[in-house]
This record gives sequence, C-alpha cells and structure tokens, in this order.
Amino acid sequence: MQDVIRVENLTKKYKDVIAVDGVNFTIKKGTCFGLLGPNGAGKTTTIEIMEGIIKASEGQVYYYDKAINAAMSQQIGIQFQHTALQDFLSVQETLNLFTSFYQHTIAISELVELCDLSEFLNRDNRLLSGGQRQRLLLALALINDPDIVFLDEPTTGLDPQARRNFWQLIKNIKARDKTVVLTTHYMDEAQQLCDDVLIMDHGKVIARGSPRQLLNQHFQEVFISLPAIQVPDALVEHYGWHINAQQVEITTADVEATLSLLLAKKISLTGLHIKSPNLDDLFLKLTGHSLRD
Ligand SMILES: Nc1ncnc2c1ncn2[C@@H]1O[C@H](COP(=O)(O)OP(=O)(O)OP(=O)(O)O)[C@@H](O)[C@H]1O
Repeated sequence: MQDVIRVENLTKKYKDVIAVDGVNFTIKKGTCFGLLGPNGAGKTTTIEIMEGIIKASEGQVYYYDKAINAAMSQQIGIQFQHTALQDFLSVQETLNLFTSFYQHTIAISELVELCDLSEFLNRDNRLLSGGQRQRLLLALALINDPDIVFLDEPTTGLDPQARRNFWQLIKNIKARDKTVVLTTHYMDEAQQLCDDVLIMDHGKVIARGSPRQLLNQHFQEVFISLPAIQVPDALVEHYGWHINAQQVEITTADVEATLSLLLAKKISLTGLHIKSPNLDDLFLKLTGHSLRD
C-alpha cells in the first residue's frame, strides 16, 4: 500500500513548550489512522502541520512524497471541530455554496448519499441536531473529493446512536479507498474504526500499530470482576486482588485456572464479568495515567 503521508522528525516549539517533539510516522492509502492522546498531547498541533495550517519548527511532512505546500488545500479535506455554518441557508444551499469554492468537486447527489443527508436537505442549518450537523460538516470536508480527509474529534458531544451512525459514514468513506485521519478521545471509537493508531503523550509517540497488535503485544491478561460481597476479604488480601466500586478485580493470564480457583473456594460466580483490555487500559499501562485525567 502506498504512503499518502510521511511525517519525518516533526517538531513544533512554542516559547515555553515543545508541543510536538521529534515525531515520525507514515499513513497508508485507504486506511483509517487514529491520533490518540490526552489533552495537550500534541494531536491538534500535529494535524494542523499535516494540513498545512501551521508550520513545523523542524522536520517535514510529505504528501505523496512531496513536501506539503499551500496548493494542497485543494486536495485534502478537513472537518474542523467548530465550523461556523451560514445562518439562513439550508443544507442543500450550503452544499451548493461550498461546491463553488473548489475547481474539482464530487457530485452533490453522491455526497448526500455518502453522508446520509437526504432527510434534512431542505432544513435550515440552525435547526440541525448535533449528529446531522456533523454529517453536513463531513460532507463539506469531502466536497472537493479529497484523497485524504482529516476529522478532528468528529463525534465529541454526540449521543451513542449518533456516534454509531457517524462511524458507518467513516466506513463508507474508507470503502471508497479514501484515507481518514481521525483524532478522538473515545477509545472504543478508535478500536472500531482505526486500522492503525498512534498514541501521543507530551508531544512524543508512545505507541504505534493496529489496535489488535498493540493489545496483543502489551497484554497477555484479561480482567475478571465479581461483586465484592461474594468474595471474603481474606481471599482478596491473600491473592492481592483489587477492590474498586464494590467489585473485586482480578487480572489473570489463565482464565480457566482462576475460575477453577474461585469455584474451589465456593465463591458464587453470579454477576461475574470478563473483560479484554482495551486502548484505555493500554494507555494507563504505558503512561501510568488514564486518558481521561
Ligand atoms: N499557539 C500556541 N502557543 C503556545 N502553546 C501552544 C499553542 N498551541 C498549542 N500549544 C501547547 O502545545 C501543547 C499541545 O497542544 P495540542 O493542542 O496540540 O494538544 P492536543 O493533543 O490536541 O490536545 P486536545 O486533546 O486538548 O485538543 C499544549 O501544551 C498546548 O498548550
């Protein structure tokens, strides 16, 4: 697979902070690439350099082997977190307006289908729900039929159903061999959508790979939890298990042996949960703090 973006030794220094510190990665064509990390990790700065919006202090971003330049704005798509939509315009009129900004565009009918806009095409922008607004913003990011589209926290603030609908749109876009670069605070979203993730903290890359690869590489264990009331304190202490929110939490690489032990000790398994580690757990393991801190 061809590299659409290559980032080499990218660094961005502000007066008293190094926002991005020597970052390297490539993004393959037709994949969904997730940039993850806590607030202040350097995600937006990295993305804005890739988009050509701000300049790097050191290092370089290549778009199909050419150093990025201002002319590339015609070829990339950007969905900003906060785009002001024109009042008194309908969705259809907004699409018409944005189409006029570009030399090369995708047919509006195709966009309507791709982003599922048909049911509110004639509605005023001000009357759109959060999910509908995000679908319109996605359509606007795709209007110039870009090869690569940047989505900055596109589902923040949406309800679970609207988030799931949006995920489907991202899958539709990928199915057209477009490359998606996504920043998100939602680890389930990254796990669902991303072929490849880069986790940043304090301006540096701390992990890179497919979610599955990363989880396999860092975890052999699964997490078992049981209502604390069912497990004698002495046993919890003996095995060094954790109690959190009235649950005993057991980390084990051997589920069968652990279940046998619990049964042998005559502990009821009612309410037992087994959970595989996710990207939140990975982040906690790598940095010692939660993504949401
Ligand atoms: N224009 C600026 N001037 C000075 N410091 C800045 C500027 N822009 C960003 N920073 C700092 O650079 C660091 C990285 O910021 P950045 O916005 O890239 O993080 P982020 O990972 O996108 O965070 P969030 O998830 O909150 O959007 C932060 O410490 C931030 O305060």
